[in-house]
Amino acid sequence: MTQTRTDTPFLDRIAGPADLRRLGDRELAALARELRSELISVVSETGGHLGSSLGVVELTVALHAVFNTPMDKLIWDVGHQCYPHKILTGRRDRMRTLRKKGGLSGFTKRAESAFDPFGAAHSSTSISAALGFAVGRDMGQATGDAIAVIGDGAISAGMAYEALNNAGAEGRRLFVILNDNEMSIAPPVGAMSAYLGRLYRQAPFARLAEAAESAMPAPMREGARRARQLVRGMPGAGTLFEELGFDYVGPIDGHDMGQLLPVLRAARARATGPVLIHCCTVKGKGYAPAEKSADKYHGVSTFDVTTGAQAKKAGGPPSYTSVFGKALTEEAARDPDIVAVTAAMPAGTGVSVMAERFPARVFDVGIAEQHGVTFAAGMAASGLKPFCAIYSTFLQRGFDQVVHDVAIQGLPVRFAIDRAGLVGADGVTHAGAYDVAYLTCLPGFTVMAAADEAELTHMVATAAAHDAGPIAFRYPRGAGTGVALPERGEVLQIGRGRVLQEGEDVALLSFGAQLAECLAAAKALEDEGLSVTVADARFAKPLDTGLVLRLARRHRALVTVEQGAEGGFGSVVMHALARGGAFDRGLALRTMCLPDRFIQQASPAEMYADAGLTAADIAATARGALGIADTQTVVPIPLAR
Ligand SMILES: Cc1ncc(C[n+]2csc(CCOP(=O)(O)OP(=O)(O)O)c2C)c(N)n1
Ligand SMILES: CC(=O)[C@@H](O)[C@H](O)COP(=O)(O)O
Ligand SMILES: [Mg+2]
Repeated sequence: MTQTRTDTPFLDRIAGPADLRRLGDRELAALARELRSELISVVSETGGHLGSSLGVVELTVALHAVFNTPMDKLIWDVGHQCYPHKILTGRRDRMRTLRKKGGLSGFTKRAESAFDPFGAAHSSTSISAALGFAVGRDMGQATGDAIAVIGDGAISAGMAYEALNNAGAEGRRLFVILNDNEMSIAPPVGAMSAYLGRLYRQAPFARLAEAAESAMPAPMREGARRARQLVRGMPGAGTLFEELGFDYVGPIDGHDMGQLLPVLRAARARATGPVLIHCCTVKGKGYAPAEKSADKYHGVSTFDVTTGAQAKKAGGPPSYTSVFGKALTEEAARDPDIVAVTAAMPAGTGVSVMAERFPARVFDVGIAEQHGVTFAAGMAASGLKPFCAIYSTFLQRGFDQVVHDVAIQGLPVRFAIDRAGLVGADGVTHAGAYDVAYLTCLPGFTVMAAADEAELTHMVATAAAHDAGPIAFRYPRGAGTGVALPERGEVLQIGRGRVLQEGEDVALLSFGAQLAECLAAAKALEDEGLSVTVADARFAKPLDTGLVLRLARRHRALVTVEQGAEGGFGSVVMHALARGGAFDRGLALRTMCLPDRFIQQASPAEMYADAGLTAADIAATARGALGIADTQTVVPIPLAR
């Protein structure tokens, strides 16, 4: 049942865009006001990407009013700004399930609605997808216009240039709405951002010329118009987008329905080729706290609408990210060759901590992971010690650069891989599931995983000291375990794991932060009379083969546990055991990793339960490996804190 409120009479009449298209222009403006108020109310209860959604309220209404969605394909880049779009496309009554288990995705998702023609979450994909739809239309597929809405941050990524380059050459009818709010997550960086700013500042002069022209007597006006077109047509006289084959319209005020509607209608009526409409908006528009601190309101927890105060988990252990930022800064204080690279996420990765102390040694390359990896490789080749801090999921964007520019050349780039494992509300698209699989297959790579924040501190020191080749260390999103932090990170012996407790029946060999679950499982098994070894591998590559073969020799069963997909740590162990003949002696091996399916959004604990990686699951797997009939139902085992 659609939730109706007394102050949203227009919104209450909108079951979908078809209803919206029956409204007059003034009513559409009123609808936008109601939509913004609804959005603030919803996100105050759910949390999520508030700022970017507030910035596209009018744009969303106007696009659905002018274009015939869902036949016309509206593709949101990143998709984090799609909450107004979801409210208007029949999902208003489910908005309070946003980003929750079984609820609406926080991004566009094909399976969720016909109005979501293309999934997103990783940035800069929308123009490529839109061109794909445009070619489909031109080849007779049942699809209409393609409209990509891309932000000033997302358009700075290489993939967006590739798409502009191709679309401009193809010359097909296609709409790109550049949503320019002069913000990425942090303030934008790069020459493109500066260029867009210049276009915006030149706009009044362009308007002045047009106004002067329209004030001229008719015979002169035509001449002036032709002259202006001539100048504009001169090589280099147009905008970058026009030089690439796009018609460029704008910049226009992306919050003014009086500009949006006529411009979109005219573009839709006249376009014969690719058109880029430059809309200037404000991230967080219409909600003062979000306008004032656009970076802090990019992604919000639940908040008080009146004050804007966001709910924060009081106290609790420091986040892995903050521990990394602090440890990196301390290493950088000791070694002037240490530099850091981030791809538009200085705060998210924690390199902002180092930037406060050493601003000249921290480089934000924008949303450009491919460039960021090879940029770091170049720095390493020069003799610097670069820490390339990129979330696991976003490092996927730079994988060829990791292979081709870093691994093959054996360059000592240090990869700080945050958000390893399952991340919670961002769901499938942001899971840090694959980095162990795709890094351990690369010769010469060193791959570590921190079991807790103390281990993370040691791994930062180990990476800082490691000049022999590329090295990566991974750690999960969110708060640490509360373990005491060392004064200073110790350099670990490369390829050496550690044994936390010795037993005889079964060995639990953990790689990464699921160690706490292994210890809890061991306790439960010991309460049943079993004798359990728990070890932390620390390294997936080079693997501590001696430790692995010893565990195999001394136990009836060996269980590996990791926060990653098949093909990672467990596979490395399996190869080592096979090479060492461990299976010839009848070892019972179980490798516990993410199942071969995408784990849908929920809390991280719910996601790991869905993935079968809880302490209870580990205990049950150990019993099975020992041939003990697992008569017990899988009872949750509390973690020792
Ligand atoms: C490949 C990739 N890298 C990083 C991110 C993280 N990220 C999400 S939104 C965002 C900023 C996007 O800025 P912009 O396109 O201007 O959109 P706005 O938030 O300003 O509406 C970033 C860096 C991502 N989603 N995808
Ligand atoms: C939309 C996007 O990709 C980012 O905003 C991402 O959601 C940030 O993730 P964290 O919240 O884990 O920093
Ligand atoms: Mg932006």
